[in-house]
Amino acid sequence: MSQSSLSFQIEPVSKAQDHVIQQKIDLKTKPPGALGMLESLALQIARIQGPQQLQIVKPTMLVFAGDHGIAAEGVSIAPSEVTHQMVQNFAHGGAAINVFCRQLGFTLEVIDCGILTPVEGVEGIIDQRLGAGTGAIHLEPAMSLDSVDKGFAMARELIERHHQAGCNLVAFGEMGIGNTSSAAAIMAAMMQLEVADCVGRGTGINSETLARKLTLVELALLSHQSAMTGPKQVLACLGGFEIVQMTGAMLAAAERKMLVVVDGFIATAAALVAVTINANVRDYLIFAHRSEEQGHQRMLAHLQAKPLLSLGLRLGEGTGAALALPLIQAAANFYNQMASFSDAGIEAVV
Ligand SMILES: Cc1cc2ncn([C@H]3O[C@H](COP(=O)(O)O)[C@@H](O)[C@H]3O)c2cc1C
Ligand SMILES: O=C(O)c1cccnc1
Repeated sequence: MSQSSLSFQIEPVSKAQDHVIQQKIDLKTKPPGALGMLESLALQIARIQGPQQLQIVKPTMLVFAGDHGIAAEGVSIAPSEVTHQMVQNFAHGGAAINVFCRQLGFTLEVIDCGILTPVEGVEGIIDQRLGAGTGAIHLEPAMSLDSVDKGFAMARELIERHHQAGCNLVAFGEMGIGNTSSAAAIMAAMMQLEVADCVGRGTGINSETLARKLTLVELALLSHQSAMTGPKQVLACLGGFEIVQMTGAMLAAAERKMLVVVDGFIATAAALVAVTINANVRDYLIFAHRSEEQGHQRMLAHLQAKPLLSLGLRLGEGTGAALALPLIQAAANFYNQMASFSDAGIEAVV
């Protein structure tokens, strides 16, 4: 394994200017604290960007797609072929994430990290394939350690390209039938929890399918127990290709001091691994929403994350992250544009 891809140089944010930032927020023409979570969001962004003007430039939604061997066991409402079909749908602009990105002016990029068969003849799907679906995790490792490394390296290049283009906010979404099984397994391994606390209904499976999913994820954890000696090994054992690349891309984006917007259960599992690899990444993470997936709340609590939205979403694709963008922009805008009490000639309410 090349060390370069596992070592991420992420600067923790400085809190040295917190008093300046907080004073700027408190002197806006509103009762102290009245903008609630937008105030803590502005503080987070100002710690990253400095206390002057906050900027959200070329916000970009990255949707990472990959297939999962475990899906052949019927752990989802849909077969693996639907991953390919949905990637095609993304390319044609017909998925929920396309609609929201169009509405909000969010650039959307779709990355094939290793779906079963690549989508041919359409523009705009980025080829970062690590294989044709992962190994079935209840039977074998999802992938080799080498693939994890390769995934990190490609993810870093992807982020570098967006950084070079001036983008300073990337949001993380995913597509991959069966990936809530992989994410739940990662959650159980990383947080040392019972599988039953981590596995949920994903796309909306019935109780019989849920019982099968639980058994298979338990089997996966048991069979890889001794091999999971660190976060990279957990990724190799439990997958998937899109989760690996999301993890690498989150770390690379934090290295570049970009804002990292995390979508639902699967993206949060990637964030969990990223934080274990380098705890400094946490300063750059903005958690968009709390999904309906069983286990998401617990993962968020573990990461001390207060998500911006709770809309009962359980879709993935980055939909929650897209919907949170206007709130992030609103946080930057109130910080930049609101009058202070002295600007407005109003007696300070402090
Ligand atoms: C038509 C369709 C569109 C989707 N878009 C996102 N997902 C979501 O569901 C999958 C995870 O749930 P599970 O582990 O139960 O398969 C992922 O692809 C996720 O992005 C979809 C699922 C389906 C069926
Ligand atoms: O929380 C999510 O992101 C999610 C939940 C169910 C299915 N797909 C994604």
